[in-house]
Amino acid sequence: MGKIKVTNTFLKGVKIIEPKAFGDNRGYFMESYNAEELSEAGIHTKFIQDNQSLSSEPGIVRGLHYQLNPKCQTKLLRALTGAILDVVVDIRKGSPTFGQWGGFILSEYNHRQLLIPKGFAHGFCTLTPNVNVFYKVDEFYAPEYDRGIMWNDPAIGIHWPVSNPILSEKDKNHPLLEDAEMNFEVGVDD
Ligand SMILES: Cc1cn([C@H]2C[C@H](O)[C@@H](COP(=O)(O)OP(=O)(O)O[C@H]3O[C@H](C)C(=O)[C@H](O)[C@H]3O)O2)c(=O)[nH]c1=O
Repeated sequence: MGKIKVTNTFLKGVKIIEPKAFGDNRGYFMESYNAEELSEAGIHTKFIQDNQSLSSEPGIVRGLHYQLNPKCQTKLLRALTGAILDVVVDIRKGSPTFGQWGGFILSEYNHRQLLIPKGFAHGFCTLTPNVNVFYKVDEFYAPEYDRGIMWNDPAIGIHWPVSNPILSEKDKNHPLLEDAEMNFEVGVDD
């Protein structure tokens, strides 16, 4: 009880989670995931898959990605090593913040985690070398439902820390938001 701090953001459903780190002369210990603590904070998501990616250089952008309904994913994400600018874009039809983006610095130093609800496109830019990102999802990977939006869509206007990022071939060829396939409605309890 009381081992995590949960902070709401201006994007409904997107929350910053900060577990308490117990420091001592050796370093620190923290419970990086505790379902009961999250449940007491109103987060009842049942995560079923863990993901991890290594990005070796600063200036790598992965994203903007999402899975369509019925395979859309809630994500609980953190940087095990290094630091990232984590970016989410609200693509929930009817949301008052539709098309708006939020950026959050997650790092091995601030221990911050981001809860990203269904209906958000997600991406990040590495700020250091050797970035290991770890995240839990509540729906299995479903490539046939995997979709993307261009990282540099001017209609979204994300302030990335790089103008010429390292991208996968896939991330060079996503549609703009106005042409993207989306099937999300903002939930009544979001
Ligand atoms: C996401 C995923 C990928 N893969 C395979 C598919 C490819 O052969 C390989 C790399 O996939 P991709 O290039 O999509 O990886 P990222 O660019 O890191 O994509 C992820 O990064 C952004 C930031 C996200 O939020 C998504 O979780 C996810 O789309 O891993 C799997 O086997 N399972 C999976 O769950």
